Amino acid sequence: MAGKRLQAANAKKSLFLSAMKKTIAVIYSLAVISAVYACDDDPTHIHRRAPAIITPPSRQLDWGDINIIHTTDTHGWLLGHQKTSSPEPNYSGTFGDFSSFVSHMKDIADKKGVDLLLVDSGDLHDGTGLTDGFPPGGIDAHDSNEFFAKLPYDVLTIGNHELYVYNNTLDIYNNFIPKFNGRYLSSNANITLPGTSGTVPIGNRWAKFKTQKGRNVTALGVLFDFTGNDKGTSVQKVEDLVKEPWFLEVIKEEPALFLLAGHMPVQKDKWPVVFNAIRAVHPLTPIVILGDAHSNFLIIIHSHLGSGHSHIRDCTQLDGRSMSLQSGRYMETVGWLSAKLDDNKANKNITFTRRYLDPNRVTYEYHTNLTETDFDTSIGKSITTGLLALAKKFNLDFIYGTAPRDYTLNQDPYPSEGSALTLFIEDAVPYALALSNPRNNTPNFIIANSGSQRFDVYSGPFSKNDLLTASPYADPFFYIPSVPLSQAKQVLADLNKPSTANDLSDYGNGASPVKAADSNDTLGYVTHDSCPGDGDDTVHKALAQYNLPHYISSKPPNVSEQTPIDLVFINFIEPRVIASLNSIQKVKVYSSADAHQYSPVVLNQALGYYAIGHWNKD
Ligand SMILES: Nc1ccn([C@@H]2O[C@H](COP(=O)(O)O)[C@@H](O)[C@H]2O)c(=O)n1
Repeated sequence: MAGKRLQAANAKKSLFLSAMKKTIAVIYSLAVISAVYACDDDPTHIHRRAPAIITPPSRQLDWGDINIIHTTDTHGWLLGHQKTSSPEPNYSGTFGDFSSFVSHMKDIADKKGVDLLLVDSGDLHDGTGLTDGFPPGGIDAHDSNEFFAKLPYDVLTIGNHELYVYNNTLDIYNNFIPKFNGRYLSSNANITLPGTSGTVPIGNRWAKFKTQKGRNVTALGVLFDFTGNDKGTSVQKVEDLVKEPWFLEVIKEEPALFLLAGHMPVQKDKWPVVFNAIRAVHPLTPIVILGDAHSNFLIIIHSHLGSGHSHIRDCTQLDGRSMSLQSGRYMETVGWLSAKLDDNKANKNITFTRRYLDPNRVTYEYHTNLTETDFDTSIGKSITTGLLALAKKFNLDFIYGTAPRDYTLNQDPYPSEGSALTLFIEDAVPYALALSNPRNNTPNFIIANSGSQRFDVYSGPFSKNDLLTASPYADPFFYIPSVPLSQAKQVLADLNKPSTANDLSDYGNGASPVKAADSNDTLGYVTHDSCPGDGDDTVHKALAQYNLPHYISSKPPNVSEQTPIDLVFINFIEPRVIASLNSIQKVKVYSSADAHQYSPVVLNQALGYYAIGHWNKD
């Protein structure tokens, strides 16, 4: 009966929504809204809007014997950040521009007679229209990964976002990893292939290779103790990985450098476990660790799992012959690390340097000593035009409405008018879930994990790409009926309870200190890490950063505390909601059988429906 009601509601709703979409399509045609775009009549011709003010780097890079360019958590930002609000232009380089940069840097390395490696630490999925805007039946990041694979990566490793959905993992196993000739590493992540029962490594467990200059490198690719992976994939705990006979065998031989790429923050996680295992055998061999940042929000989820806060750009040294670098996220940072090697005979510090580059053409041209006329390589240009063609194919310029102001995740407090989380949970979700919903007569209280929202919404045309950038996950909403309002509110409070000693970055602390800087500086990253000297390549004034709650909610309905309401939540957090409900009351033991689908509208549609309904007014 309930199923039939939902079907009828779905039919009504899809008629309503398709009528709305048609209206919008008339109001806006495929508008050109990006700072980089291709001609309609010549898709190979790249246009760029008048450049925003971009501050150049403060100084040249320090080169060593072995140098590394590092990317991580790219999450589909392959066309760079194309909005004009500060600090977005800092990150406006496309992956095509990055490819030209890497190619020129390799030439410079050749001329200097040194090595230059290119390494990625994972999380290619989930994050923009290029990854998530695929048509029905497509696979997340399948098309954008084709462009990623055009860069000469020496080592890559897997991130947790490659493991949320089995079909995505299978796609990278079949179509992406084979392009890297054994250099895509997953030392502790496995897949069960269709029609089989055992598990196999998703990529290679390790790689041993010789650099251009003949140095032996032993590389591993380690994922943190991730437990949110889909069925058909598995992640071995880091403590168990280092006891594996294959691991002990691989690290026996001494290379010139151990290169540990991994999807794990460089501070307060399990890197010391891997580091110590290697140090026990090789007390003096240089070890470079290239970790990942995660979004601010995974800190939140990790903190439930006993892991701690992570900076976005970060660096630490586990000893004087090692450096650990974490190169940001969303193509907002390109990491640089250099090391002057010695003969490994004495326990002297190695000279390491690290730098966090703002990925834009000004930075790239500065460090390659080139200009607008000679910077682009043909492969770089073809990557940019290919990405623009993909954006067109996915209709990413489709406009849902015009956002009246900027809404940010971290630069405005939550809740507030400028908070992207407030916009999402107090306005967009209640509006979108109420569209032709048979449960509309029952009051509801909606809970979401703040990590479900991943980026700011900027004022102006709100496109399909902007929607998927802010909110990429296609998670459904479920509900448990007849929960007294007081209990629903307690669930939220319980979910937001700090659960470990590490969990200190909680909501309620207000804005974290903003470093006073020269008022002429442009906004951007101002990094305080644990490595010597200044890491930021370009000097900026820091953006405000507010801490966020782990979980957020709609405004409570105006009913008495005992009124039974629908407790609505994103399906992704169902186990936590049910566990919490069971911990705060003892009248009933709830299970997932009590949770039902609330609406056919899914997470990554809510802001779109809201924009259609509210941001199209004159
Ligand atoms: N279907 C999903 C998958 C993940 N999330 C949340 O995304 C965050 C991932 O953080 P990273 O640092 O790894 O980028 C995390 O907060 C997950 O809970 C989700 O909401 N829905």
